[in-house]
Amino acid sequence: MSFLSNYWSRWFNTDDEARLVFSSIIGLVAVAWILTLLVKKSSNRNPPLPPGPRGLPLIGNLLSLDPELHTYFGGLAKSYGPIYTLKLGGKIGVVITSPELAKQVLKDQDTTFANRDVPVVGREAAYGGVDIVWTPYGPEWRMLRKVCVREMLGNATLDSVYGLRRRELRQTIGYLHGKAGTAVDVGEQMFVTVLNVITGMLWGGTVKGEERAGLGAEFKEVVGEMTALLGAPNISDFFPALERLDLQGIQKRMKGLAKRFDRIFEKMIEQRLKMSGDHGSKDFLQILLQMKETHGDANTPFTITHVKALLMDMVVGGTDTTSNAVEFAVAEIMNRPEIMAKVQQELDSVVGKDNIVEESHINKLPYLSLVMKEALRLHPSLPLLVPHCPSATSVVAGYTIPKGARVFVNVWAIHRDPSIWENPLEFRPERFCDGKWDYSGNDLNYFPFGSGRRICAGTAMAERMFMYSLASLLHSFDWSVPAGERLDLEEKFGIVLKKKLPLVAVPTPRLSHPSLYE
Ligand code: HEM
Repeated sequence: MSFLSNYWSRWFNTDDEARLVFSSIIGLVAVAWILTLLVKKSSNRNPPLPPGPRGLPLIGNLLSLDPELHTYFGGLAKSYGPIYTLKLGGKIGVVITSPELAKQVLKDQDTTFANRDVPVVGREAAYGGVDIVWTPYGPEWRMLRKVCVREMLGNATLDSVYGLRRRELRQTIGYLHGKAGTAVDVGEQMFVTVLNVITGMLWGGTVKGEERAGLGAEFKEVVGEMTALLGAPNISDFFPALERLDLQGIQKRMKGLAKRFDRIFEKMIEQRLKMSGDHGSKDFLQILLQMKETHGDANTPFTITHVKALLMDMVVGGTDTTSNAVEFAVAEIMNRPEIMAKVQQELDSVVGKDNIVEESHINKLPYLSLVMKEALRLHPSLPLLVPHCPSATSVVAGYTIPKGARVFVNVWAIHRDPSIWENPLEFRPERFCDGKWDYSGNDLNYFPFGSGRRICAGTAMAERMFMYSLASLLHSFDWSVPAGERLDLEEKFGIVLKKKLPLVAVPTPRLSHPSLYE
């Protein structure tokens, strides 16, 4: 037993917390065991639940969960097949690990499964869960998604704010030029670039100079912690009766993080409300505030809470996802000098060494786009997507998936399935040469942005930022590992996947003139 409580303690801050939870659970086990015997129903009318590992009464499989959920789930699929059940306390978890079954869930039965089982921390982070990510499928979700795509994430708006992306990326390149020959944290620089672009679109905010690195590091830490908490198993989700106790302290930590962002949002909203009259082109916050005044769609009210929740979605959903993906890509390319050479050759022939990369070059860089696809295959930013949840009891592959189950689609494992991908662990952009796979989510062998109604709302923006950033980084500099260090490619699980160790690398300018870095 002490082994189990030690094992479990990995999810807690202290051993005392772990012991308290562990003994409460053991106490409840006895009660549950008796109840299970009493309430055992003859439920032969429905098909069975998917198979799965045997668990303990009441707590089910909770004790055996590994923090690296994506690899752990991938391993279980080898024993239990492409659909299996995990008993997570009072909740049923179902893990899907094949393109055929992912299609059944995300396409064929999309309207049923396009819902979320909102975790306690999701509610805490997003003002009760009234944002795009956590709102159930329905008119409110449609309205929120429509306004974001129309006013911020669609191609027309993205075209109109290219100047913003350009300014931020040029600033990053200039900053890196100033650091030439010294080690820099690539992920942190990418994070602050994406953050500045997003906050620039939201309310015109931007940070410059040395403050960039400092603020970037702080925001990165907050967003990183938020996404880690969103991915961590929380007792309160599995035993709602225990939610009040917040045994792991996860809810309290998320509340603190969300508060930090809320203060910034409040300040920005206050400033915008003070601005009167028309100041030319509007930023996203102004559009949202105006929408609030006109009460949104005819039947769906749009409140200040929605405004803040959407700001949170854009900041949390857009930053880490994009910057971690670029960081993985740079690391993989550094690990394969022949790929680096090919990318730089393409850039030199399309852009030239006497010129700087513009976003308009992106469509002329076919090899770089294969690199992006391959990076998102090997390290999909959301390895288990955002878990889905059926709004009604459904049948998938002849098994029952009860209403309210938490459905994990393991896109990470599908992207590494050797029956689909030759040498799946090898970083080989050429595998995408035949143009068979794109980001539309139509082919469930490859869907880094998800598929169906809940597909990523920011795909167009992510694609532009990823390609433009990667092209600029590799065109402007050669990259090397600092002396005495080794390149690490390991992953760390969170709802957003990240590098286990940050990529620290040394940039060496490679363009013809210092003015190209200004
Ligand atoms: C490389 C970058 C990115 C990747 C790989 C990515 C991937 C994903 C995935 C897999 C989902 C979940 C789909 C599902 O639940 O089935 C998602 C949802 C979402 N993403 Fe992204 N994303 C990226 C960047 C962005 C950006 C830049 C934004 C916005 C600024 C964004 C906004 C959202 C939103 C709002 C959702 C929730 C959609 C919904 O529930 O309806 N993402 N993303």
